[in-house]
Amino acid sequence: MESEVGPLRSVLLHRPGDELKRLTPRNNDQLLFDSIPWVDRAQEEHDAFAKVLRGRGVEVLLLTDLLQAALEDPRARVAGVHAAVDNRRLGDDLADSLRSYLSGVDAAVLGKVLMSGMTFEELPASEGASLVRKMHHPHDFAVDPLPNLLFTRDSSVWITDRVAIASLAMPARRRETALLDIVYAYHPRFRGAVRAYGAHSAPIEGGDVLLLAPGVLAVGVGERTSAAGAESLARSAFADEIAHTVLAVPIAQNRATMHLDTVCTMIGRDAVVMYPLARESLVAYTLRPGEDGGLRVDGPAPFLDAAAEAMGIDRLHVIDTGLDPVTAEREQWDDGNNTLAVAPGVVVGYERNVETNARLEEAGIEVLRIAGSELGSGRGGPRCMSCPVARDSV
Ligand SMILES: NC(=O)NCCC[C@H](N)C(=O)O
Repeated sequence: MESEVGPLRSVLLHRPGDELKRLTPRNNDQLLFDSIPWVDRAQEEHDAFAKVLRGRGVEVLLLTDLLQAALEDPRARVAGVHAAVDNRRLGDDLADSLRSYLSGVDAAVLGKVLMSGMTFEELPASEGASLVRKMHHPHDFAVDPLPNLLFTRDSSVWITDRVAIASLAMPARRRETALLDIVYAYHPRFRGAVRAYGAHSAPIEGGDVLLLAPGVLAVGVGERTSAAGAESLARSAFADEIAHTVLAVPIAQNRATMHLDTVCTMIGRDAVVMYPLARESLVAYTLRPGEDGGLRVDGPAPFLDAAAEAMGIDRLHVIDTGLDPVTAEREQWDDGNNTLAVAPGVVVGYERNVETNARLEEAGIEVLRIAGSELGSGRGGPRCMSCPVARDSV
């Protein structure tokens, strides 16, 4: 895969499940949700999203199915148990007994524990007194749930024919990458998939990575991806010869702009939809391979200029959402800029972003609208909820 907009062939989604039922008003901030989703409705909205994609000929792969199939491999099972059990939280005794319980359950149960977590009251009964068990509230998590699995964009990224497992910044999301690692290592479909980047390197999240053109990446640097992450992704992409230019783009360090794809996504080969304030202010540092295996860093320059130059085009067109500042801010918060292209000029967007969608259509873009009242409670739109695995060239 070398673009954001080539006809989408295959995509990885996660249909939200019981992990969302773990969210309460006491833990939702820490688990990175802004409210408590109505789970059945979120599933209906997600099914509709998947249906729109299938309707456009896209193969939809669901993370739960892939993980369960991968966990049939005994080596994956060992990795799964390892990923679920944290000695630092449980103490050695309880950790040992949970490990031996999970080693005996089937792939479906292990997959469920890995995604939805486990409370202390759900732990298998065991004889002997554990101070840890006694001192925890029954509803505390012995294994944390992963409600943000829904946002498959962030945990892994395909660049050409390589897959990079991200290095997630927020504690609530870090364990997601262990699940992706198991899928890519042990699911027969991905046997032989070559890796890019290293999962334990500096923070990189997929929502910050845009494939602007073949060989050209833009990487947001802000609340999630660090400058060190952008630099080491560039180094590794140059070494693997999957990119020749990386633009490091500083973005404001706050929740509304947690990833670059919250303010800018590609909708055509040379066009983006962009939050008006970002249009004026975004800049980029240009990274290219330097002498003796080093990096050359130029800039900063205005993002749109640096991008056009790196992409070898005259101009990167911006769909000027033309909104008044308050509407623009509301629709940016509701992921109006977070569209998923299924082909050049055809994008999936949340229906609620009425003004942004209208402007996209005025510019000749087809907008496939989906409902997101519940899905959006985790602050992510169609791009965040999808990890393209294969696209045709544009
Ligand atoms: N690419 C994206 O912008 N992903 C959205 C992630 C939302 C999730 N609740 C998070 O805070 O990480």
